[in-house]
Amino acid sequence: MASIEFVRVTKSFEKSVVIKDLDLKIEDGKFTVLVGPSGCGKTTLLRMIAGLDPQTSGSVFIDGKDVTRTAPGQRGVAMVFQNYALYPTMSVRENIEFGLINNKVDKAERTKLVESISATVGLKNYLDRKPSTLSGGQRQRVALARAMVKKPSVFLMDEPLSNLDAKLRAQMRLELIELHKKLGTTFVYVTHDQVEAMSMADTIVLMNQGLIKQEAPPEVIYNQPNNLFAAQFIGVPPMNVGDLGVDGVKFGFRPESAVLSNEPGELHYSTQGVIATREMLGSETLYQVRTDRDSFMIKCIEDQFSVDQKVHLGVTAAKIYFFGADENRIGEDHIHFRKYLDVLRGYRNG
Ligand SMILES: Nc1ncnc2c1ncn2[C@@H]1O[C@H](COP(=O)(O)OP(=O)(O)OP(=O)(O)O)[C@@H](O)[C@H]1O
Repeated sequence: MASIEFVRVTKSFEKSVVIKDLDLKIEDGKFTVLVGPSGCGKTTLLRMIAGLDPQTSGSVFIDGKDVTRTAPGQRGVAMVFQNYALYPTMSVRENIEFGLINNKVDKAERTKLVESISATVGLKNYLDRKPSTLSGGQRQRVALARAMVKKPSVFLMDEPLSNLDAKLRAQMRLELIELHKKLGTTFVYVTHDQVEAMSMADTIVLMNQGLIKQEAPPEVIYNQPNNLFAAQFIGVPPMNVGDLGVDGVKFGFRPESAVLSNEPGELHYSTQGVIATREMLGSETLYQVRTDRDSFMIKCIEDQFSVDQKVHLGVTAAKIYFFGADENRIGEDHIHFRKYLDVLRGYRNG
């Protein structure tokens, strides 16, 4: 197990600065997920930990040791890639064993390790097969086993589930959570998929354009987003946002926080609109409601409205967020918070 720390790390490729002055501490033994849109610098961070692409300036520490001059193979980290990077001509056993042979581990010890690790990831019956005869999920497990066999103190995973179909991805998410619990090793996992981040992370590091926008457990990012970017990146559909019309402030509420009804309600923010679209998803229905000024996505348990129907929409004060002109969230202790709530109460159309 090991902690990881970035201290004032900058990474440039030729003239373009991809990561600038980044400070980040990744806790020992935790499942940390780096999440953010394509190109925000997640893989770059991971490769700096692995030593595959060193930082331009600043320091990276693994377990308190500055690893700037430590070769990738000496860092105690193992990386699992999106494309699995398996050797196609080797059997599953040979793929898993490969690193051990390189490290001159004797045959008896190798056999013991391969047997125990393949049992952990459910590959015991596939050891003599070639990767091409395995399903995507099984190949992913071989890649994991190959990383595990090195007994690293840190696992680095770069979008390891992105080649799997939705059902298998959901299953592998659970398997990774279990695996992390079993191994107790530091996991650093890169994804652009906020569902993966929410479901697996102890801590989410949310990035955009080379900067950390928020670093917190999933429930904290969801319930107390620090800024508009966090509010709209985490959550499906994203938080609804509208202009308050004062001080450049925006108000927001989650799709499941609004109540739709046929009659006007008494909730703090009340407006009316028309159902523009309806998506019946089984256990819930998503409605797009168009008001005079905005278009909101609303998630309902009951499927009781149809397209073109007029509806009243209400949100209680406790479920409303405000964001300043700088896009940072305005907390309840802010001097103008009550004023903004009052403005929103008067902001009814019809
Ligand atoms: N070897 C390279 N040379 C030049 N630019 C690079 C190189 N590697 C990455 N970049 C640039 O650095 C930025 C961050 O890339 P990175 O791969 O870290 O993003 P990411 O968040 O992992 O994206 P994705 O989710 O698409 O994999 C991008 O703008 C990318 O074009």
